[in-house]
Amino acid sequence: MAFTTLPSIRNSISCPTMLVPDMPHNNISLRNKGFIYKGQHGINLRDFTKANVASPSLPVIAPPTPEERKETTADDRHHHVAWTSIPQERWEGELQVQGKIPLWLKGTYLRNGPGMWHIEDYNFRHLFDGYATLVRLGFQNGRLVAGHRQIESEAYRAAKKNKKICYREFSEVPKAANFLAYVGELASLFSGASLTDNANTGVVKLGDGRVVCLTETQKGSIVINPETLETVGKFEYSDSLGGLIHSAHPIVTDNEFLTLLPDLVRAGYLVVRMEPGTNERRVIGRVNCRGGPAPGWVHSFPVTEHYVIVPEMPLRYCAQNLLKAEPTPLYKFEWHPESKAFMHAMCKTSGKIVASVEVPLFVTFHFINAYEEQDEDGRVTAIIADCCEHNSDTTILDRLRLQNLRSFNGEDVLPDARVGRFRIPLDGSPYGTLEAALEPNEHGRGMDMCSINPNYLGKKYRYAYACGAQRPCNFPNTLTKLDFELKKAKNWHEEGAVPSEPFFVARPGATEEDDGVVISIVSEKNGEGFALVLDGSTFEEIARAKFPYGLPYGLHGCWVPKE
Ligand SMILES: CC(=O)/C=C/C=C(C)/C=C/C1=C(C)CCCC1(C)C
Ligand SMILES: CC(/C=C/C=O)=C\C=C\C=O
Ligand SMILES: [Fe+2]
Repeated sequence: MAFTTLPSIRNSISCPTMLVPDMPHNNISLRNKGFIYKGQHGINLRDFTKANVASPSLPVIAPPTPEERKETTADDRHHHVAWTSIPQERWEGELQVQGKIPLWLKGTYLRNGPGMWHIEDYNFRHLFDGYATLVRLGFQNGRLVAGHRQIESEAYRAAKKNKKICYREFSEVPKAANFLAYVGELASLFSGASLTDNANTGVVKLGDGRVVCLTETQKGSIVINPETLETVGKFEYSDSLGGLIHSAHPIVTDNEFLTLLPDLVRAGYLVVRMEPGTNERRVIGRVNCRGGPAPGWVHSFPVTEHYVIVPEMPLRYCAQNLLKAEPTPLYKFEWHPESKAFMHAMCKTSGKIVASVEVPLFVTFHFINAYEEQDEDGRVTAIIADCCEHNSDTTILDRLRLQNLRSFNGEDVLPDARVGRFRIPLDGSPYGTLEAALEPNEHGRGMDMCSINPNYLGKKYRYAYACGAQRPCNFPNTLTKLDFELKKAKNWHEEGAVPSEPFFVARPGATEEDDGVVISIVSEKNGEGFALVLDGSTFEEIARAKFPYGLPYGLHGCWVPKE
């Protein structure tokens, strides 16, 4: 297995494209190394750390003091904690549990997300720009040890060292010192050298046990240690497929890693597969775009048991926007309704395209699941693919600007979204359909950040978990359990709270689809926060555990079971 260890934090890090003075390392927040912290609930963490944490020598680091929280950045003071930068690099300790965590829940929930949105006095613009913050909830014997840690990407280390952004983030572009530097930067954009490796979107456990944090850039694939949250090194793809970007959400099972590599030169996508224990992606097949001028954004895609579904969304990558120093209204993308929207289905084994249909225009970040629809004789007649669909309106990207997230004044400004259900016929008809899978008012017309029981991946399923809305709001603020059979949703909500993606963990040995728990991390209005465990079936709270400090919002998670 090939990982490259990242150079030590003490090594010199400079911006890739600009000449900058070599400033001393800005070690702002690693405090109290080796200090044994007595938690606010009076638990002696020394005993717990020795007994339960895989790396017994790991120091327990004190949570931020109220003063430190205030000091995050001058601008952050009155923001909801969900949109406030994490004030220190790491923390770990035991949380006091209210309620009962099932004894079968043994393992680690990891959540990744952009948790630091400033460097020095400079505040980032967009939710997706933040440097990656990993959060860990370790469950064992009904107890819960938690922690968070910054991912030591090159982009993060360079920014800290040089006290400015040094790589191209989602919306932020490093400021070129002069014209020559600007020309150099354009050159480095084509080589990928100036693109970020800030792995802030998700985290996956590969079939071979390696845990990898991911984002939209291929170089932003970073191996971490799920116990200590330490950055182990870059995940280097050993093939020669090239390309700079990929889907932020590969489909990962014990047997494979499937992903899409958009081709910005000859508009299309490579569908690739990587075996556990290797770093080599092999091409299954290629889909040529039917619209243009560039491939549609593929933040995620779904699979069925036999097919990989390649969405071709009219929100397309835009080479010109990549070159711009200032963000455009749709960032690195452009909305091309005239280019139409398509769904393609490729056979996982042969790479043959079995369907390529035009569908109504759509906007989605996240596919929920897909499955093959059969007739009475068991013949596959169509593919059903579900996604969190933003009513083919791109406004949601702008709503996720930090200024918008931080300025909620009671106005109901979250654009409507629904569960969009595609039907892709396999009989050669040229059109597919897209309809709401249930009445969107069931979940307050907010819909994103979804999970399912992973045992139902690619199969006919009944339940999904997602964030919905209790209006008025400016961001999804509920957890919702969707029942596609009854076309009903059950919602969890607490006033002013921002819960992150509800993540389903199945009970080992379960036979019912919703037999398990749903984990989320909630950022509260008063600046505090807690880990929440709901029963997957009743969707009632079974446990919560307060963090000693509120956490910023996070995106996607994964489960690392303890054998
Ligand atoms: C956090 C999240 O969901 C999305 C993050 C997206 C990123 C970091 C996108 C980065 C990109 C560039 C820096 C240039 C190339 C295009 C693109 C992949 C959008
Ligand atoms: C948080 C989000 C959308 C919320 C919309 O209501 C999208 C996140 C995308 C990246 O993972
Ligand atoms: Fe995502």
